[in-house]
Amino acid sequence: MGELIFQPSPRELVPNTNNMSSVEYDCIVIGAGVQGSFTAYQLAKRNKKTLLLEQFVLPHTRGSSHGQTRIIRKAYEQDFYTQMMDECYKLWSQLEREAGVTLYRQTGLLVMGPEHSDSYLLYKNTMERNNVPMVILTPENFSQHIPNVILAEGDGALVDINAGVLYADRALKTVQGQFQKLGGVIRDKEKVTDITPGPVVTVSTSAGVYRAKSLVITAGPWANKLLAHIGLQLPLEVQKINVCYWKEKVPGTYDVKKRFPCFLLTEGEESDRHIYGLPSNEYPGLVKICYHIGGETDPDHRDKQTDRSDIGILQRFVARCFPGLIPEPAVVESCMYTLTPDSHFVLDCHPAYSNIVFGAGFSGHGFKFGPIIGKLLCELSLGEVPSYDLSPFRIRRFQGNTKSAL
Ligand SMILES: Cc1cc2nc3c(=O)[nH]c(=O)nc-3n(C[C@H](O)[C@H](O)[C@H](O)COP(=O)(O)OP(=O)(O)OC[C@H]3O[C@@H](n4cnc5c(N)ncnc54)[C@H](O)[C@@H]3O)c2cc1C
Ligand SMILES: O=C(O)[C@@H]1CCCC=N1
Repeated sequence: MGELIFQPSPRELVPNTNNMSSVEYDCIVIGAGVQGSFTAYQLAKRNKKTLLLEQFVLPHTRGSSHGQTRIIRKAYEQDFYTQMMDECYKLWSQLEREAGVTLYRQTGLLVMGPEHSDSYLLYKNTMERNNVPMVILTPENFSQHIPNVILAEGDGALVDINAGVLYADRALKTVQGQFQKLGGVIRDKEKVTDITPGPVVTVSTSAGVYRAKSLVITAGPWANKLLAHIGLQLPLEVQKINVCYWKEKVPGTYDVKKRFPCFLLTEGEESDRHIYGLPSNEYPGLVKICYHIGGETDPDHRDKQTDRSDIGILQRFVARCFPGLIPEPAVVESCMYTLTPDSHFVLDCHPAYSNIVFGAGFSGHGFKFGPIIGKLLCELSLGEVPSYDLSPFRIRRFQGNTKSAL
């Protein structure tokens, strides 16, 4: 597949005007997950008349942003993520102050991986280069700092000191509330069914028709279903993730209150390396430990995907490295990832309609970036130069596997 091509069909230029709202918005945002909610909030902060549309009744558990906790960290393999997190931490605490709520709890993040492997060294070097506060643990002092975890033979370990837990559900409620306080309008239980591009974009939903100068699409796992209306298809794969919680043999052993850290294993060839976890928090006595790869799914039929092949891998890991946990998941919940081929986000404008922008493919690590994604999508939708270099996130990197239909 070569260049992006866009040829509007005549049907698209004739919006259905039944139930047309007389209000013209500055911007419509589709999808009230973390990315759409922060984008709407940023737009409202800039005094833009903004409408946030959501297909489900809020709050809901059918996308990617639900659940009580997410990891926040600066530890990354790539400089550009580590550097974006600088401002992102500031924006999270600004939101906490504005709304008078706590959204972040510092626990640290333990990074473990074969000491001389490419991935482990990338984390270590990126953190050193960017002066991220960290502590390197040796096999000798590891258990003194991190009791009740077994460091695998040959593994290195470091701690990203300022990493921690974000309270996800609370964050979503907070940012949506602040958006409304700024005069923003949220319409939930309104599924977008059609989009008509133009200098004024027309958006049809299950309940009405709305118009705006610009449109932002942040539809999570449904991104390609929405983008199909404007002739774009991205190389995205939606996966269902089994969110597993494991019971402590002695309650409190791995508790957030004791500052037990979040952790992740760096990547490697072995299948049992795609594992990460958070301290016990939302369900007292239960630690969240998940596998970073799931079975492919259609977001409208998530629960038909029943692959549990990851559970065996997790059980072996828990039995080997977390002696204080019962190696049988006590609770299994569901969430979805939307993956790009390189696991980097998509932040871009439509190649033919510069007033339609989209954020997609957050590849299972986008929550912590919500405030900065919101700022960047807001800037793109206003036609401004974005605050960060977006080249790692542009769709032109997919040329060769970006389908353009219509
Ligand atoms: C198990 C799990 C663990 C994770 N852990 C971390 C972590 O520790 N740290 C981290 O930073 N990130 C983490 N992530 C990733 C992070 O949660 C996601 O990247 C982020 O939530 C994606 O948000 P989103 O707004 O793009 O998508 P969503 O939250 O899915 O939002 C999209 C919204 O669009 C709506 N929508 C779709 N189609 C339509 C339509 N036609 N009309 C109206 N509305 C529509 C959907 O209903 C949905 O509400 C994790 C994800 C999962 C699943
Ligand atoms: O984004 C994160 O921090 C987590 C942990 C690693 C895998 C995915 N999400």
